[in-house]
Amino acid sequence: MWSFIGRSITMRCLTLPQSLPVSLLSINKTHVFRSGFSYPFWRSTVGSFCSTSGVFTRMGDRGVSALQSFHNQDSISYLLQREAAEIDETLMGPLGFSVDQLMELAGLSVATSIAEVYRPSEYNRVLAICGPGNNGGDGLVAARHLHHFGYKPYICYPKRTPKPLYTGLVTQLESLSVPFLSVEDLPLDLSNDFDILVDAMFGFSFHGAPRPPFDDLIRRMICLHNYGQTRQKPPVIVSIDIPSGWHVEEGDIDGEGIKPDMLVSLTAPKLCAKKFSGPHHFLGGRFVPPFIADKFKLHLPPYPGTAMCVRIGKPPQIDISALRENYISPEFLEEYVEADPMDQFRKWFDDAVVAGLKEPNAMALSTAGKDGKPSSRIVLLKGVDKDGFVWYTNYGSRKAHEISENPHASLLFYWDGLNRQVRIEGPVQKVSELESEQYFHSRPRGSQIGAIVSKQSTIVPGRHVLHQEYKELENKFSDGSMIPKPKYWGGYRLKPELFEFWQGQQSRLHDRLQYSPEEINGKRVWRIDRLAP
Ligand SMILES: NC(=O)C1=CN([C@@H]2O[C@H](COP(=O)(O)OP(=O)(O)OC[C@H]3O[C@@H](n4cnc5c(N)ncnc54)[C@H](OP(=O)(O)O)[C@@H]3O)[C@@H](O)[C@H]2O)[C@H](O)CC1
Ligand SMILES: Cc1cc2nc3c(=O)[nH]c(=O)nc-3n(C[C@H](O)[C@H](O)[C@H](O)COP(=O)(O)O)c2cc1C
Ligand SMILES: Cc1ncc(COP(=O)(O)O)c(C=O)c1O
Ligand SMILES: [K+]
Repeated sequence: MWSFIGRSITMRCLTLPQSLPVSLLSINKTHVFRSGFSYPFWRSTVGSFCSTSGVFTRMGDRGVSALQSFHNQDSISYLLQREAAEIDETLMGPLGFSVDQLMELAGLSVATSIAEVYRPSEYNRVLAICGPGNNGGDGLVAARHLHHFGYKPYICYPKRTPKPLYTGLVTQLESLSVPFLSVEDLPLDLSNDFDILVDAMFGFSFHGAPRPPFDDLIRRMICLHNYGQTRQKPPVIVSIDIPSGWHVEEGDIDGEGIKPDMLVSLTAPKLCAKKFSGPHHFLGGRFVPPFIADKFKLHLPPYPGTAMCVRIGKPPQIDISALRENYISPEFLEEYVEADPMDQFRKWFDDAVVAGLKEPNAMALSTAGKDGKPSSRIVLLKGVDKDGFVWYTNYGSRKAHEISENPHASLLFYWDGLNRQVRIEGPVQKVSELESEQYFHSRPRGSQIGAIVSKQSTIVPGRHVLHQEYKELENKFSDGSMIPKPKYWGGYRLKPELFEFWQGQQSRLHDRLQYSPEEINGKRVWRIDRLAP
């Protein structure tokens, strides 16, 4: 028996800055949102949103409550120029950080933010225009990471600082054969040669009017806004911390400054970021210790999972009709598949586990009662063996009613990061009471009580009713005694009669291999057919 019984599925919890208000601290369950290039919306990972390769698109976890809260820009802290400088001094003074460290983390945040939105297959050529201060240093670091992420960076670094930190960053880039271009080398019109312009000219220490050669470089960026729809799409502009030329607090005062497509604020957004109206506002600099958060009363979104950046601000407007992926996968051929579809399923399931997909055992279960009208929902696969696929649920639920009227169902797995789908169809039976009992008691006690409380699919007058009953049962069983499985809760097993394994391929010419049973010389075997995509 190949089973998930006894395996614990860890629920990830958000780590929240101490200064978050109570309303945010009440988050106790995270949901995952998928964020990809195609969903550049806080599923970003909160769904992240996207991965860089097109083959593996993974998002992190994001809290739904946090998500709602941080879509409202007013709930985020914005820093004055003086505060930003003071935070830097505190980090690099009493808190023991070095500028090298902070710059490395800042530059990495910028590179990962870019990779979440602009994939290297489409936006490959990156020009980082670096200024004389730390903002320029962030640009150099970001360019190095982007090189390793598969982009082709170029650097324009006209006013170099002779300090070892900066000369070291230049040497590192040179060792990667990243080209350095002088201002004179750069085309006057930046629209044809680059896909991304990283604006790393000035950060929070900018003051006055830009001096040469940055005044001219900023003008060249501004010119790009006039391309509109008339020519091929201009490069996108990604500003680090401050759109260069903007007043750190007032923003784009005369409205004639650069209009970045992406702003990556570091540590916390500066006041000018309130005026940022581009589609992608990210926060980076995942190093703020509680001391700083408390002292400066910072209210910042939690970073999802292990991400170095998090999307803030309003979600970008997206054209749903234009959302699509071009699947690039290894060929899926008859010659190499398992003769037994159960073995093939296990192989693909293991791949999904190894790829780190979240809840690879989540499957859509479709049923239809005697009226023939289908209904679908997600359930978790809890075991699979030669007899079939097992899940647990409430025997009074809608799905249970439909199964009682028509004991046939279909299961569907979609393993996004692998461009794979598996369809399974067949008759359904309840598992034995003993099997249900065993599984029920392997669940966390909270879920056991939850199963008793929930008369699944019936109408409830309000969530307080469920919580009240939950509390009462929690008290009743607080002595650790066994929580009896209710009669109305248990498992089902689908015995597969048809399988289809789908592997996404380019130009929608996917591989589809269907397994159906047939008899050869009185022996039941699985026949494999290729279906048109
Ligand atoms: N805590 C963090 O998140 C960290 C952020 N980092 C990044 O550092 C910058 C701030 O860096 P800083 O070196 O203090 O300042 P700038 O990069 O903004 O630039 C200062 C240099 O720019 C010159 N400057 C200023 N105004 C002008 C102008 N109008 N024209 C031309 N040049 C100008 C200035 O020269 P001055 O002679 O005028 O003083 C400096 O040479 C922050 O925004 C983040 O991006 C750190 O990397 C890590 C910690
Ligand atoms: C990821 C995920 C896993 C779920 N797993 C189960 C499950 O294993 N069993 C279950 O009864 N409901 C599960 N649900 C809830 C179902 O989708 C559904 O809301 C519930 O079973 C009621 O469906 P019904 O009214 O069609 O019977 C899950 C939902 C999600 C999103
Ligand atoms: C209503 C319901 N029942 C059962 C399950 C499966 O839970 P477990 O993994 O604890 O069996 C889920 C999972 O989301 C669920 O939402
Ligand atoms: K900048």
